[in-house]
Amino acid sequence: MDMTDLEARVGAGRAIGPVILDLKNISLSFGGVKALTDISFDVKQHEIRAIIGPNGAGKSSMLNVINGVYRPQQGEIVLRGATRKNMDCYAAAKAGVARTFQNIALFKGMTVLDNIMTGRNLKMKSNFLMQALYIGPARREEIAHREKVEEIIDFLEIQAIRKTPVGRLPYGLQKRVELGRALAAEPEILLLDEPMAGMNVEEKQDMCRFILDVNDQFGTTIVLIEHDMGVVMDISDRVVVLDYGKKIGDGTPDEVRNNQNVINAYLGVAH
Ligand SMILES: Nc1ncnc2c1ncn2[C@@H]1O[C@H](COP(=O)(O)OP(=O)(O)OP(=O)(O)O)[C@@H](O)[C@H]1O
Repeated sequence: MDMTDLEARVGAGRAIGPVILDLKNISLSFGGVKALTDISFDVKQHEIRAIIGPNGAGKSSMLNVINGVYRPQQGEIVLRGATRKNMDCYAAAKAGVARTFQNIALFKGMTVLDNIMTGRNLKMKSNFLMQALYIGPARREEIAHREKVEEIIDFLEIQAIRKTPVGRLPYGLQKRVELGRALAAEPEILLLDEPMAGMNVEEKQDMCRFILDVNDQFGTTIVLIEHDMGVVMDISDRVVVLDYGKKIGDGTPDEVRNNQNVINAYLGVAH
């Protein structure tokens, strides 16, 4: 798939739904460092929403607020109508939010299959003892989970490496496995922190295709941070731009591209 196909697909009349995640006036600081100042933006069901901005702009902090790693000092998070002052990681996972990380966070010594299986943890109902003894419901459950994991492995076209320890794989494939682990949770909202960082052109195109396919085939809403501007503009429905922890732009790729504040931030014009 080349970039022209991607552009055509984004414009192909996908059904974007109502707002499912609404961030309202979020402020977060670490001691004296203001990571986020009064940030508001929303995410609609089924859209691909990008967060961009120069280094240190607050992008990862924003994802960490959404999935409950960081607790903002001010603001509200409205997830499918439920308003919270902050999320916690467990509540976020239960509510269908999954994420990948900027630096790959996989179990390097474990196989691809087992790493993706760890993404099913929250879905497992049988208790530890039953699982250890591998009896009754635990056995049936394990089989059902394995089937789901195999589906994901087929979807991501990584059948050939399913038994390979993750640490032996090239970086691009490790990123794909990390996506697989997040998908194993069957998320409604998927947060991707620089899914294409460190990849070559071919790996980036593959990852783009998988992100678009996840969005299309599973109906997953996607919030992503990405530095590659070409990729962001090609695959996103809407883009929010942060700079020094403040929101300086929000809109379609075209609107953002033509926003003078955004242009200045990227050209490094003094504030
Ligand atoms: N846990 C933390 N403790 C202290 N300061 C932090 C912490 N996390 C982030 N910050 C600070 O908050 C600001 C925003 O950082 P953040 O990592 O969110 O930016 P970013 O846009 O994701 O940057 P990059 O593109 O470099 O990953 C930075 O000044 C950073 O140093």
